[in-house]
Amino acid sequence: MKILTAAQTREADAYTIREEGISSTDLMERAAKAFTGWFENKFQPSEEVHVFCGPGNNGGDGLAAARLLHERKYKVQPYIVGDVSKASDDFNVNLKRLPQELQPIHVEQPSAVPELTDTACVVDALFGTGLNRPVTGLYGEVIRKLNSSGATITSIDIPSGLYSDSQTPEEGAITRANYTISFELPKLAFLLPQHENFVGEWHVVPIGLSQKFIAEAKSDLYCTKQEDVQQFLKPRKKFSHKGLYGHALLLCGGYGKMGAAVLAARACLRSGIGLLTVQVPQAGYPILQTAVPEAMTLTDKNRKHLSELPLEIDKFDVIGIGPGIGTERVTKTAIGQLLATTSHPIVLDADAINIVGASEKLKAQLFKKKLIFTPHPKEFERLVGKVKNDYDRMQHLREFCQEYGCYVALKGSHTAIGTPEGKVHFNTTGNAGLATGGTGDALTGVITALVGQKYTLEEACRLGVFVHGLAADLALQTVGDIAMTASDVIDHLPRAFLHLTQPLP
Ligand SMILES: NC(=O)C1=CN([C@@H]2O[C@H](COP(=O)(O)OP(=O)(O)OC[C@H]3O[C@@H](n4cnc5c(N)ncnc54)[C@H](OP(=O)(O)O)[C@@H]3O)[C@@H](O)[C@H]2O)[C@@H](O)CC1
Ligand SMILES: Nc1ncnc2c1ncn2[C@@H]1O[C@H](COP(=O)(O)OP(=O)(O)O)[C@@H](O)[C@H]1O
Ligand SMILES: [K+]
Repeated sequence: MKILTAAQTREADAYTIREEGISSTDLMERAAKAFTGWFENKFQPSEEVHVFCGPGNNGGDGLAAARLLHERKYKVQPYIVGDVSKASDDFNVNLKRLPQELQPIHVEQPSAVPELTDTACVVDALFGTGLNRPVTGLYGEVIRKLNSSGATITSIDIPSGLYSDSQTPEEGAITRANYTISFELPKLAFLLPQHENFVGEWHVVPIGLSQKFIAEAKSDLYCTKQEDVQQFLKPRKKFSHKGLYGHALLLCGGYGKMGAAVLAARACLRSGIGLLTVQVPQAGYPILQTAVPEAMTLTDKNRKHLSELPLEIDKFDVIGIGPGIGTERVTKTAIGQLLATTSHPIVLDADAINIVGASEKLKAQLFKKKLIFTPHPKEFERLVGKVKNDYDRMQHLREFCQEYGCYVALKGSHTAIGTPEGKVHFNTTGNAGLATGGTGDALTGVITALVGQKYTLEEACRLGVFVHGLAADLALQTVGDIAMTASDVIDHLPRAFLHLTQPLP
């Protein structure tokens, strides 16, 4: 699924209107219906609903929604904020459509906003994608009053004041929505952690925008949905054998962190790899052989740390390296040898990233390799330097992938996968139960397994991150997010793959 800019969204609206021969008021009515459809499922008609409308089409949506909710017996009070002498045409059409008994309150001073109790519902229709400067003055005051009211706020299309595809200037007020209901496609702003407290829980409702326009629109930003990964999921063949599903090598674990190797290995085996060899420091041998009997185990000559590569490194189809390895000098040397010798794809995680990030010499060896990095935000900064905000982080992600021709799965709530072409794919599965030690090690195992099975590096990243998050979403149903462990996530990988291959009702 593509992510469009605010400007492209306006073009999509205009294109749909032309192509379907409908009026812009008709499209607004569709948007308002889609919004109220969601609202009715969430809130009871007994709720008091206060709808705050700005001067543009977002305000028009608010007025239409106020009318539709009134028809469905909600107790609705519309408010028109500020000077609307230059309001949009569709705003004015919907103002006229308000029934007699639904008279709006004109807010010309912040004091005209009533004291709202915790039980009140606010619909925020002040500004949408037409926002063109930070919100200050009366509108800013109204937003601050709503934010501090304790009422449950639902924003139409986007929280008012939030820029949808660039950094919002500090002086601008932004609605802190509990829910955001957006039209047709998600907005980039929703996917960035810095906006969590403004966007709240977000949903996208369809309004029938032209699929042709969306398909042809130029964008480097995507959201990965289930149907996207199902398109490239490879079925298991009846007459196949383990040799066809790849032989992976995991270089993981260190003294006190052998669990990282166990988790990566278990996740790798649960993601379809044909054969798995794990090389661990000597101290890890009995642990691996006991905890993961399906994996073959090699030992390093070093008791505690990774210090050497297996002799026949070229027999492996893919190498996953990093979880639990530490940053000893001997380990750094081994990583240098790995980058210098193998032409096979490598998945680098955790301390493998920290080691590469700290060495310009190793960075110089990254070019023209088949590499996937899976950093969390701190590890990413060790690769690219300090970042200013989420937009800056995304820019660095694109530049790093383009410069080195590599893939980076930048982990987070919506893990962002950067590609050498400068594209970014945001993931849509997963939950805060994943915020616990070891889940990243499991992801390394999953992605390594998929590369071993000849998925392209892009497919392996997108499918791997998606299925890892899906496993966590399925685990949520049985263990919840507080108690979830990395092992729970791995234990739910089978159901997650089943869910993709044989969609459950
Ligand atoms: N197009 C369609 O058919 C459909 C559109 N839809 C809906 O329309 C929304 C987009 O509507 P929109 O383009 O009218 O812009 P909107 O966000 O209401 O704001 C523009 C107004 O705000 C003003 N203004 C801007 N910034 C300001 C500031 N900081 N402080 C103060 N004023 C500011 C600006 O005034 P000006 O810049 O001229 O002073 C102008 O009056 C979209 O999000 C969706 O909800 C759906 O119904 C589907 C069909
Ligand atoms: N709040 C969250 N919502 C969804 N996914 C999350 C959240 N927090 C962490 N994750 C996911 O959990 C994993 C954590 O990886 P990482 O930080 O490397 O952990 P570790 O090194 O302990 O294994 C990543 O896949 C990340 O995307
Ligand atoms: K809004």
